[in-house]
Amino acid sequence: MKIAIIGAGSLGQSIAKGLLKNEVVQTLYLTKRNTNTLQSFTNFKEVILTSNNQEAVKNADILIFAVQPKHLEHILTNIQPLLFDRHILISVITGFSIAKIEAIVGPNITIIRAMPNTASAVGQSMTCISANTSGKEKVTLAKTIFNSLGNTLEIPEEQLQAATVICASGIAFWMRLIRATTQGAIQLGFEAHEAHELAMQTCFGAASLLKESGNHPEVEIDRVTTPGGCTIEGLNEMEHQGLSSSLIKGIKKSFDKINQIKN
Ligand SMILES: NC(=O)C1=CN([C@@H]2O[C@H](COP(=O)(O)OP(=O)(O)OC[C@H]3O[C@@H](n4cnc5c(N)ncnc54)[C@H](OP(=O)(O)O)[C@@H]3O)[C@@H](O)[C@H]2O)C=CC1
Ligand SMILES: O=C(O)[C@@H]1CCC=N1
Repeated sequence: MKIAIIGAGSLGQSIAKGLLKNEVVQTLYLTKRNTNTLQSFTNFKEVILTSNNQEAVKNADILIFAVQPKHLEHILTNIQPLLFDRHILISVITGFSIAKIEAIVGPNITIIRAMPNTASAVGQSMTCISANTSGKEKVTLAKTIFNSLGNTLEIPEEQLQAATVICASGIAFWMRLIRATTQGAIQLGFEAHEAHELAMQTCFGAASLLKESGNHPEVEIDRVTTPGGCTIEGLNEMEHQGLSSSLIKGIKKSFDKINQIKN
């Protein structure tokens, strides 16, 4: 596969790391205006760094756009004359609809919107995918790419905003929960590095239990809460303080914000 990541910033670099780790890519163009920040990628023989988006488009078949929304229109207009049937456009950009991309590049180009997260770098992304009419048959290829970076789910485009909150912003939400647990552990007497390890591995264990068993979280909670014990004492206090409620409210706020961005 010849892939170009147009706008190799935070998310673009995470995707690049995952692709390189899995050796799924033959040629990988990484573009940004200042390529100095991409020097760590020069060790990979597959990688070509450039500030020239047109060069990347000419030499790649799969184009992953990972710039900020405000930059996309200009970039698409600039590369539009170089687009052909062989190209597959994948946008990971928030709030830039397939219709808007089609209006710039035309309806005959395959356009896929994907919403991965930064765990792409370690092959653990949850990526939601939607395609335009021309893209329906190529969606399998997009899934193959993103399955190499974690799991995928094809969803209607209308649900992509919600998926962004749960899966992309979700990485930050889970990080904060892990950090709060770490702070609690330090208060209980652990060294910071020990507290971090305890919080992280316990979080990983909880997610792994659900993945492997297919159980509802409450089934696993029932297994831990000894009657009259310390777990239910702590859990009930967390709920009195609004743990579930504050998470749900935060998710809703994030969703309201993303919907203010014009699609
Ligand atoms: N970060 C995340 O976890 C997620 C982000 N997203 C979406 O992905 C997109 C990118 O986000 P993120 O990676 O955080 O943003 P960043 O700002 O980190 O990355 C965007 C990159 O685009 C580059 N860029 C700007 N203009 C051009 C240009 N003309 N040609 C080539 N490259 C250019 C910038 O580098 P330079 O200035 O050197 O050109 C920058 O590094 C956003 O739309 C965001 O909503 C979606 C899901 C998760
Ligand atoms: O915070 C944001 O707006 C972007 C979209 C999801 C992750 N980063």
